[in-house]
Amino acid sequence: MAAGLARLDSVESGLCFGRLDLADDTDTGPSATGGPRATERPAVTERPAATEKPAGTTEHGSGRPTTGETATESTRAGERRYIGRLGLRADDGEFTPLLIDWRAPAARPFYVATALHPDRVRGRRHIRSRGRRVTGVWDEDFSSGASEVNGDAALLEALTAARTGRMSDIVPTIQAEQDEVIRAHHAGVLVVQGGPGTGKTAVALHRAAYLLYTRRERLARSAVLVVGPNPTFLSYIGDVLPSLGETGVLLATVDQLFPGVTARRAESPAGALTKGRLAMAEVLAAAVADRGRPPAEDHVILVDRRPMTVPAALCTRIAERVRDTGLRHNEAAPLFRKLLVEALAERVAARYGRDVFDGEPLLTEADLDGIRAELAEDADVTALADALWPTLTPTALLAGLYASEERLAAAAPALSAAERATLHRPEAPAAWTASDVPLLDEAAELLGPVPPGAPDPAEAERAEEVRLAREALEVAYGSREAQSENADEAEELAAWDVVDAETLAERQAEADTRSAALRAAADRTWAFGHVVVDEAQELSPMAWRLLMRRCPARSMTLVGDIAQTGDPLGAPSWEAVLAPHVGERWRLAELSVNYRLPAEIAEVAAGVLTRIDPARRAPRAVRSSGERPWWRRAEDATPAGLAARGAALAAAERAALPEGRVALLVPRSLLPAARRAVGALADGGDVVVLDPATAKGLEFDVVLVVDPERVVAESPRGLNDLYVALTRPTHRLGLLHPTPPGAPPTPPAGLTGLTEARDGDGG
Ligand SMILES: Nc1ncnc2c1ncn2[C@@H]1O[C@H](COP(=O)(O)OP(=O)(O)OP(=O)(O)O)[C@@H](O)[C@H]1O
Repeated sequence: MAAGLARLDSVESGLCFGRLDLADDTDTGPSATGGPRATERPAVTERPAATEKPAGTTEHGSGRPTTGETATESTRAGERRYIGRLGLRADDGEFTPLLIDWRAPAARPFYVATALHPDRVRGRRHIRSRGRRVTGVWDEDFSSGASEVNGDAALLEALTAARTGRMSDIVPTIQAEQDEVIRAHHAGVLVVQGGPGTGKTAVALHRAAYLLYTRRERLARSAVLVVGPNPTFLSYIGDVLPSLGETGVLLATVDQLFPGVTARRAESPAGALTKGRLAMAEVLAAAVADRGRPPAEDHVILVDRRPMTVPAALCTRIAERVRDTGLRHNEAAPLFRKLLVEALAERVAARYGRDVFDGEPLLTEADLDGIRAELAEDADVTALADALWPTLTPTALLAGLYASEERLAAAAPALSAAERATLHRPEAPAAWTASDVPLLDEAAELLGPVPPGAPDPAEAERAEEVRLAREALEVAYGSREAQSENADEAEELAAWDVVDAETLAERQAEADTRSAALRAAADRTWAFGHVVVDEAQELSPMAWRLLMRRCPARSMTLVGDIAQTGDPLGAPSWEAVLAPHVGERWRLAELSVNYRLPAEIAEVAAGVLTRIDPARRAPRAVRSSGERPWWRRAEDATPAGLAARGAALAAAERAALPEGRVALLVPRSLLPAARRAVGALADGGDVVVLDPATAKGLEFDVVLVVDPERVVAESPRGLNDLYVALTRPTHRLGLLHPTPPGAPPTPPAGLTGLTEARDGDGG
């Protein structure tokens, strides 16, 4: 239903965007055999629709385009194909193709034909439409030379259009190197490395749409997962796949991938650093093993109303036998209970003693069976078995570990005391952080599911969660800053965590009529048919372990840029990230053209890239704006002073650009001041204020970076953060640089290619 609606909606956004004129197979003319000299510029003619005519498209299912042409009509010169967002056939009895889906092999020449390799293409037409009206037409005549870049004018128009804050699809202007990645046959892990603005995100999403088209049946059942770095980014890219008619995709951040848990608590940088390390896998394995190690004390229970001592050594022996089976902790719980019951039954039998004449036990095997059955039902015995080998949920395990210094010391001897301190939370957590989620997932894997018939720890935990949520509310009240940046939020969150668990339980009990993507969202053990990871360079080793579990078939597209890695635990190289999971069985594709930045801004960014890694080559920009990026002095270097100045400049840019988006990117420490300053502007509502790390993956028409030197100084990978900040604008870049009064006009350290703007200048 949703998929059908999305397909119909796509009719309104450029349904038909291209036409191909193909030579006959037998044609041996110049365009079929290799065409003109590659150095010749294309014969691109732009025909903005001064007299707009209805698009050469059709209402869905109504039959023919209004031009009366069909998608593959034969012309005198050869064949003519119309390319669009989806495939349409006429209801003429012969299902004549009207429009060819951009993903079909027959559409491919539209994206890859060049002057050197025109294949059979004689001419290519780019059609722009709004609603059902044609608003622009560009023709490329391959018989007189073709462009290096597909559809120069159409592309340029797309690249220079004002940004809306939502990414749009690029299906009318996909470039050849991008098309190659989108249609790559590789079934395993494909890494797409490329500098900022090379279209990695766009390519990854179009690849997802392509795979859904070519492997529709399998992927409709197993669903596709697209992982992004944060909710802002997910909402930025959220329109792209629906605009391509695809809805069977789950968009999520890593911390949304553990059903029933919502990461709402802020994590300290030190905590994130400890929790993301691979060492945590061992810590958790040790923590699980620790819960299968009975305490060194005897227990006394009542059997037949008589006390019976259960020695610690007996419990330890049973636990060792259970561990030796290699079963996962929860799966082993029934065995522990069975062996305990057997051992206790022998002790009961011993009470009756042996026959004084022949020394044989007084009880028969049948008597013993009866005793075992009774003991298995006995509340004391059950409670003892549960206490010695408790079935555990991942949240219970992690909460128990964090809460106890002794348990942390036992499970994490390799961590330093300071690292263990970042894990320790004396109060049981009522809200989890993003870094906890991969640990919960690891714990779930180690513990295994709770076996049927075992006491449901979730029941007990739910009651416990309610209690903890109440406690957390009280704690939140007492120590507001300790909880999160927003204490009010923390209060609600504790309550919401409880609601989430209940909602999830209800949802799982429902008859399952949901789409695969929705069912996948509620199932930790779901195996996705394909996983796309954007900004993949940022993920910690523990996050990678979670993602790899979601895709046992390792059919993945990972896109990112090592030079933009900002997270201290992020990827130093793709080899380092992938070796533990797929060895050398992955492929690298590189994108080399920068579609976002004008050449003038790209030059400034390239200078920073050289400082990050002299061996890296910046992607080549395809256009120039004729405008130099600028810097301005800020004489008041206090946070409030810088923020106010930045906000005022942003407001001026905003006024000069009624359509389009302006962003103020500030060092993290200046975020509160900058938000206040922009909030105080009369019309500052749509100026976006972000720190560089959160701006990763986004883009704006105008970007103002406040205090670039502080951006660099504030984090271990500060240069990478600055590189990210400088590579967000599509049109203009300005920098605000604290400079004492009277100081010489020196631009921010290490930056070249900037011009100084002074008050009164336009810039
Ligand atoms: N072939 C194309 N046609 C039109 N626009 C394109 C094309 N390729 C990329 N773009 C545009 O260029 C911009 C940058 O693309 P995208 O965000 O995918 O780059 P990226 O490589 O993911 O960048 P970053 O590393 O900064 O996240 C987007 O606005 C995108 O729509």
